[in-house]
Amino acid sequence: MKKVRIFDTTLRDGEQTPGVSLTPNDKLEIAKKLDELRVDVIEAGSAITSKGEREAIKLITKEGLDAEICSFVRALPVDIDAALECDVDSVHLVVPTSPIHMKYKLRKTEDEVLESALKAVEYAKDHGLIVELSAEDATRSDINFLIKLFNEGEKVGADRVCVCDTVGVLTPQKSQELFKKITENVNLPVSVHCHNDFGMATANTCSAILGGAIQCHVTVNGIGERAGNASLEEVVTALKVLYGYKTNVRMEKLYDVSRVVSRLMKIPVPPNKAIVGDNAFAHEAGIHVDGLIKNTETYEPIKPEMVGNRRRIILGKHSGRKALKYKLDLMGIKVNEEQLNQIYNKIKELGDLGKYISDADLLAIIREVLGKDIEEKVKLDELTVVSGNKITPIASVKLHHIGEDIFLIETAYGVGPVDAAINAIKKAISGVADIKLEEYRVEAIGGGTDALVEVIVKLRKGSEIVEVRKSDVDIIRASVNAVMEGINMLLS
Ligand SMILES: CC(=O)SCCNC(=O)CCNC(=O)[C@H](O)C(C)(C)COP(=O)(O)OP(=O)(O)OC[C@H]1O[C@@H](n2cnc3c(N)ncnc32)[C@H](O)[C@@H]1OP(=O)(O)O
Ligand SMILES: CC(=O)C(=O)O
Repeated sequence: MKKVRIFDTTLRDGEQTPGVSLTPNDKLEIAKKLDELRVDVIEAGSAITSKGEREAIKLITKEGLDAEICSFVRALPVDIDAALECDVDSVHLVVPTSPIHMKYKLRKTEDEVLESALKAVEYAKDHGLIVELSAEDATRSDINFLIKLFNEGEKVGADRVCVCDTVGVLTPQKSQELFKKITENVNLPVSVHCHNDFGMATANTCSAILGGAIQCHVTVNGIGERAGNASLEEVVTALKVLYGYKTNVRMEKLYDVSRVVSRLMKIPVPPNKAIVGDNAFAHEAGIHVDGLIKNTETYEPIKPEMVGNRRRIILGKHSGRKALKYKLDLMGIKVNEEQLNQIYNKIKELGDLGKYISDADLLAIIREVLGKDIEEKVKLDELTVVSGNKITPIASVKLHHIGEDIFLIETAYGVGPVDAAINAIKKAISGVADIKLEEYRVEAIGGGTDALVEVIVKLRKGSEIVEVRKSDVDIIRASVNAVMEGINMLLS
């Protein structure tokens, strides 16, 4: 099985996502995650960008990670010096090669571009760096010029070359043909760097590998300039499952890394994102869930655990009775045929009203049908939140642990009043159970400052996860009520 190297550019091209910038510590946290994932190269940034960027790259190179640490550089000594200052192993030395980039951006002729590129490669090699010589906008360039640049680059010591589909105009067929021609005419290992302007980045990257490339540039969650880059999780999984190639990536960590990057970059992962989206293995339609219960392969091409994701059975308008029974069994709730039908009909009614049915909603329906009252284990007795322009938001809570008949009193700070309130509840409950807040989302219903807000929280206790939605005009109340209800569900 052929092995493909993974060159991760989340911290360089990914960070070029408009509006995103990371602190040095954020970059270090992501780099460590990428190293645990076992990518082969981490492009940690462009050292020339700023003092903070150099500080970040230095933090990463000092960490002694297993991955090769690389900096983007232009074909300029000043960029290479900045990369050297950060003690990187390698440089991704980028040279625009298309007529449009050379004429308008660089205002140089082909010969001048070639000369400056080769000088830069020599300079980087003289200073002990591994050099990946990359052709920017290669897919709109003259292929003979690309081959010439790469072969001349080899003569002055370049270690690898890269073909960049900078504005994402390749198609899978063209990609395979292009990489076949390049690899037939160039001795150095060839890498591929694809953008997603037409939603083709993953397919084009895989086709480049079929054509002979041995390394691909990818970003976590496919983030990057404009429509982004080829996504790491898609490429790695497609290469393994659909094409039969190997990588060093520990695929079971993909979901976790995706969420760390999403949190630090503040870019939510779309639910329908392949491989790592929350809907990638979620099923509502009754016919699908019935099939899945009989054999998961009916509607899942791979097991969610393979990529660290999990299966979610969602109840709603499209559910069938088997899905409901499956959910009830998971919750350890026994019902007779008539009760099952009653619960089922209520789910359909809510679905027809356009409602999403969360775990908490399901529990409420079950309680209504089975005639059981809500048994609270922990009750919110008091909540005080103080916030303002000259005070760090602080909250204190008093929870009544009903079973033990004791009060749990805690105070906590937060970045805002909601954060402070939730932190105080987390602290108070920590002695009772290990409950983690996995996800917190807010959706406004209507406009204006008095709009109803809906807060969605996901809480985890061990392997059990519950989702609760609560709406209120007061975001703090909605958040706290959602968290308290989730805690009670996990404790019951
Ligand atoms: C496709 C890609 O992703 S390319 C990577 C994009 N990444 C970045 O731009 C990193 C962040 N950039 C920055 O912080 C800044 O742009 C800097 C520090 C690199 C440069 O800032 P400035 O010196 O103010 O230049 P500015 O950004 O305005 O213009 C870019 C210059 O680099 C030149 N240039 C662009 N690419 C290259 C290259 N590969 N090799 C040599 N020169 C290049 C341009 O022609 C232009 O030069 P000019 O001033 O002679 O016209
Ligand atoms: C180098 C790079 O990021 C590009 O050409 O897209």
